[in-house]
Amino acid sequence: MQVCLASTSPARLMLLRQVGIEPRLASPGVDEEAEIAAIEAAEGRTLPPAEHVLVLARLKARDVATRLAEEGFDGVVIGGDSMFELDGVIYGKPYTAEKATERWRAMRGRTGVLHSGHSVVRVTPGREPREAHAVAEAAVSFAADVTDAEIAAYVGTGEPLQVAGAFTVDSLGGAFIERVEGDPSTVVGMSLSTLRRLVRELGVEWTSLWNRAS
Ligand SMILES: Nc1nc2c(ncn2[C@@H]2O[C@H](COP(=O)(O)OP(=O)(O)OP(=O)(O)O)[C@@H](O)[C@H]2O)c(=O)[nH]1
Repeated sequence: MQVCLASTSPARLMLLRQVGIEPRLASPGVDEEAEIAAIEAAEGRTLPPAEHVLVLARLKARDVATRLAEEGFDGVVIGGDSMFELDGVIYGKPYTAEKATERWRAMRGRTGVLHSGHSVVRVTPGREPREAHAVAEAAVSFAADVTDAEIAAYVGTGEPLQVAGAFTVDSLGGAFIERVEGDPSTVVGMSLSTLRRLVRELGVEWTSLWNRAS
């Protein structure tokens, strides 16, 4: 069974490769900020983190699934989104050194929540794409009480600028996160066990997705 990862996230690709899946890649054509702003304006409310990541994961998967359906793709499309919540405020990637530094000074020695949304769509030639019941997962991260010098050095690597939460648990940031409660792959970018459940909900055997030589 073919798999398409509707994401530009290197971490999500790494996760699938680790579990035997070499996916086709497609970049979702979704303006995340505009989509969220439109929904929040229409509904007159701020979307809570779980809804925020769900909406975006679904939009990304559906965008790519629609494109692939037109070319006769037969397989599953996986979309994801991750946001970090600290003191009830949700954050995406910092993008700048200043914001990454600010984020670490706020979260060191404290807990935060990494929310990841998951959407899987079954694309079958000649049929309408079928979406599984999209799911958001959360994992609680406990950040070490890192020093200003460690923050400066970590920000200087550029790593925290491009990841939700301004930290990784599977790379340089791993030494600064004391523990995670929940599925660690939820923090990295998507919960693999959740993906398995969604794939099975669509009547597809998870093991039929294995296509990567170990
Ligand atoms: N390697 C790693 N990446 C992380 C971690 N936490 C968050 N991320 C990444 O932070 C990014 C969050 O941004 P998103 O908007 O969800 O995804 P993206 O990278 O923009 O990619 P798209 O799916 O194309 O939108 C994702 O790429 C996550 O994989 C972590 O602990 N480790």
